[in-house]
Amino acid sequence: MNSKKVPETLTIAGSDSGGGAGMQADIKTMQEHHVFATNVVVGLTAQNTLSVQSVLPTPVDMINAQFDSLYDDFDIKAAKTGALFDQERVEAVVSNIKKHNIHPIVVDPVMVAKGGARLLDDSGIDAIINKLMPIADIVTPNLPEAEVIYGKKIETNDDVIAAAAHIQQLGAKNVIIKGGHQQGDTLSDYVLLESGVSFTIESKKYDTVRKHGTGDTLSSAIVANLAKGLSIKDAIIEGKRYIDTILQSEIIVGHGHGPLNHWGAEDEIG
Ligand SMILES: Nc1ncnc2c1ncn2[C@@H]1O[C@H](COP(=O)(O)OP(=O)(O)O)[C@@H](O)[C@H]1O
Ligand SMILES: Cc1ncc(COP(=O)(O)O)c(N)n1
Repeated sequence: MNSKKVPETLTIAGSDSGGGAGMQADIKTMQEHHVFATNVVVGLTAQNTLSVQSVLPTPVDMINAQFDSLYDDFDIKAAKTGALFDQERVEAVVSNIKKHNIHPIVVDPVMVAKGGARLLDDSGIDAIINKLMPIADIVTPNLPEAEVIYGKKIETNDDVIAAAAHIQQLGAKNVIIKGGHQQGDTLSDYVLLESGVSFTIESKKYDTVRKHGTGDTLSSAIVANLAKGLSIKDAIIEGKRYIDTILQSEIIVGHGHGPLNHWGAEDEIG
């Protein structure tokens, strides 16, 4: 018998029936990083690589029951949030984070799916800004999400820096503004750490439609790295490296915004 303890992690997110984004991307990413993934399903989507056809938020009692069940048993080292749908569910998640003292918590403020469907309504956006940001250890908006939170257009590098500072002032300790929506041949993720140190992670921009779930995958790679004991800075750098590696070996799945190849870094992950 060969038994070993592995770090336990948690994704608090929506389910993507198409398997490419949401908590399915999270669980695949965590599994590939050799940590154990548990999950709180905050809502269901009927979704494929072409679009989201239907959304069903989970009743709050059932969200609470999932948290209670997990924290009665598991020793969760790091967690993340993904699609939270509306104010009621954001508030339920916030109260469970406080009740179970869940840290570190990575907040991916998912608002709109790549296909265009909304996964968070306006009251949910306010609740994320006012209630979830202040307790986040890391927050990972993409550029459109950062604009909504910042309340202004982000057009220049200076705008990115100012937006990250604004988001940190809302209470999020560490901020990553992801550059996947930038134009051009290269892109950069901007990172502002709690210490005030900032840096950018530059990469080639891969020209592909198979990038469904990139944001979910980055935040769950960071969670896995934190659970394995990496510092926040190294967890972010290694998380981005995972995305970069797997974007270079595509799998052909579906007819639209295809999923990532979560197996694509198996040679690199210890
Ligand atoms: N075409 C691409 N080439 C290289 N990296 C990418 C590409 N698209 C996204 N990424 C990376 O994937 C991560 C998620 O970014 P982004 O796509 O902006 O988030 P989201 O999925 O939330 O919209 C970031 O680390 C970003 O740099
Ligand atoms: C349930 C769920 N959560 C998150 C996303 C965002 O992923 P993407 O921006 O790649 O569509 C999604 N499409 N569905």
